[in-house]
Parts: sequence; C-alpha cells; structure tokens
Amino acid sequence: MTVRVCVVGCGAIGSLYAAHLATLDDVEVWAVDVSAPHVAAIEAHGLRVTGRADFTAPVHARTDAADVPPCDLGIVATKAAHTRDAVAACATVFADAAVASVQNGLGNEEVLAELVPRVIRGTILPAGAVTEPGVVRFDAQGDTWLGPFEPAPAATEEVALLASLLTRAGLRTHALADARGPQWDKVVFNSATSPLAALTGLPVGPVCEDPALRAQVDALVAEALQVCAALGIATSADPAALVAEAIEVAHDHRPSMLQDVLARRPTEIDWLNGGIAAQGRLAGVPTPRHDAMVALVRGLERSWSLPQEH
Ligand SMILES: NC(=O)C1=CN([C@@H]2O[C@H](COP(=O)(O)OP(=O)(O)OC[C@H]3O[C@@H](n4cnc5c(N)ncnc54)[C@H](OP(=O)(O)O)[C@@H]3O)[C@@H](O)[C@H]2O)C=CC1
Ligand SMILES: CC(C)(CO)C(=O)C(=O)O
Repeated sequence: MTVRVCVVGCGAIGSLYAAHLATLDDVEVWAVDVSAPHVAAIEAHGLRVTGRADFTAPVHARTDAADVPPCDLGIVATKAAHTRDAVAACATVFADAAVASVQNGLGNEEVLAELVPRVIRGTILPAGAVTEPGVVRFDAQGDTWLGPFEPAPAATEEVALLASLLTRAGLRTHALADARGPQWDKVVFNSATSPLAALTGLPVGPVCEDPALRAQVDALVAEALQVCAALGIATSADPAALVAEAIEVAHDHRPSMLQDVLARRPTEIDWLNGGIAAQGRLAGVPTPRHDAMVALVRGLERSWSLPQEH
C-alpha cells in the first residue's frame, strides 16, 4: 500500500523531510510551498539534498494546496507565524489525516488541533538551509520524536507509521506515548541559544564556546527549567548535554532564527522565549531573562522598518 504524505512549508526542514521520505518506494510525497521558484525547480528536477547526504528524490510540489490530493499523513514545517494560513489552505488535503508539526517552539500543535482531525507533536534535531531553488543543504543529523497531541491525538498506529517511514528513509525517529519531554528539551535549548545567535550573528558553536555568552545561555536554561519544574514537565535530556552535542554536530550551523534575521524575516521569538515566558506567567514563575530576549529580538525586527540613513 502506498502512503501519501503532504509536507506543508518546504523550506529547509520541509525539504529535508520530503526528500528523505521520497526515497521510499511505498511513499508518495507532495509538498506545498509559497516559493514559486523552489516549487518549479522541485517539479522540474526533483528535490536535491547536499551536505550530510547527497541525493535527489522525486517530490510533487505545488504552490496551491487545491492541486494536492487527500493525504494520509502531513508534516508541517513552515515558520510558526505561517502555520495557521498554510494549514487552513490544506483543509481538503488533511480532511482525514494525521498531521505532525516538526516546528520549533510552543503553540503550533494547538493551531493544528483547530484545523485538522488528528495531530502529532513533533520535535526534531536535523538542521539545514535551502541554498538555491530545489536544493537543501543538510547541515546536521539528529533524531526526531513524535507523539499524539491532546486534545486531538493521532492514533498510536499513525504515530508509529510516520516514525517507521522516517526511520527507514534515514531520519531516525522515535514514536512516544508522550512527546512533551523532548519538545521541552528542544524549546529550552533553542530559547537559550537562538536569540543569542540572532543578536550576535554567531553560529551555534561560537555562541556556546564564548565564556560570556555561555554564561547567558546557562542562565536562560536555568530560568526555563524553573518554568518546567513549576508546570510538572520532566525534560528528558540534560540541557548541558544538548549544548555539548550542538557544539559537536551543529558547530557552524546558523540557527533558523539567525537565518531569519539575516533575511530580515520575522523570527519565531514569540513561540520560543515568548512561549516560555507565557508558560512562566501561567505557573507564577518570573522569566526576566526570556522577557529580555523577546524585547531585544522584537526591537531588532522593528529596526528593519526604519528609514535607512546614509
Ligand atoms: N532550519 C533549521 O535548521 C531548523 C528549523 N527548525 C524549525 O523548523 C520550522 C521550519 O523552519 P525552516 O525550514 O528553517 O524555515 P524556512 O523558512 O526555510 O521554510 C519555511 C517555508 O515555508 C514557506 N511558507 C511560508 N508561508 C507558507 C504558506 N502559507 N504555505 C506554504 N508554505 C509557506 C516559506 O516560504 P517563504 O520563505 O517564501 O516565506 C518557506 O519556504 C521552524 O519552526 C524552525 O524553527 C527546526 C530545526 C532546525
Ligand atoms: C538546529 C537548531 C537546533 C540550531 O539551533 C535549530 O533548532 C534551529 O536552527 O532552529
């Protein structure tokens, strides 16, 4: 039986997941993205992966979700600000689908639950960047964790199916009954490193190796862990180990928040540090360091709309 999967948002991460799945004989992969040149290149030449892998895979790509058939599984990989519009446009594609978010931050699954029948909570470590239309560079390998998202959970079998397809395609994936631990591990890590990279222009490794910046990373981690503790969420990995792993496997990777700043696109700060701060308010835990990151990155975003002086 062929499983039909639709990837919504076929940028860096969507392209990595679409291309890997498209190497399987029993999976038909569709991708929806607003970038017409990228979609045209994928349709004409296939989706090419460079860097940590080197292959080209056949993916059906469209700019209009109305041209995509109903699918069994979905993977949402837009930036958080685009989740609602992108998934709403896929109403017929996902009319009877289990749909996973593989995005960073807090709050995307909640939006999916309003729009699709069954939702999968996803957390990923692979990293990359689109380098030209139709081409994605695979910067760092790493595991993926999936689990049903309450209150609109995908069936255990659907979570297991997507996990087994991704693992067979070369992206090792774990199907869990409760994937909140890995999600918070990643949110804590991203929130402690991505804004510092975005504000300094430094990739992950140099941020974590600079003693003064590392002190800020460690303080942001400690503050976020107080929120986790107050909410009763057990992070499953030691954040210090995640930082050490990032220095090892993603040393020169520019976090997606830095990629956004360099391209002058709105960042995901509200879903990362802003998400932790919001949860902190709910739990009665002050988060001044995360609030400061939100204020600084939002200020940077606002500076782009000022008139340029010479
Ligand atoms: N890049 C990385 O290494 C990692 C990223 N992540 C997370 O993965 C998620 C995706 O990030 P990333 O792949 O870097 O982002 P990208 O910006 O590379 O890709 C997102 C894609 O979605 C497209 N898009 C925007 N609006 C819509 C829409 N309405 N319908 C369909 N497509 C749309 C964008 O087009 P356009 O550019 O024209 O707006 C873009 O091609 C984020 O949550 C990020 O934090 C997680 C781990 C690593
Ligand atoms: C790969 C990683 C972990 C780097 O911070 C990431 O999540 C991102 O780029 O947003």
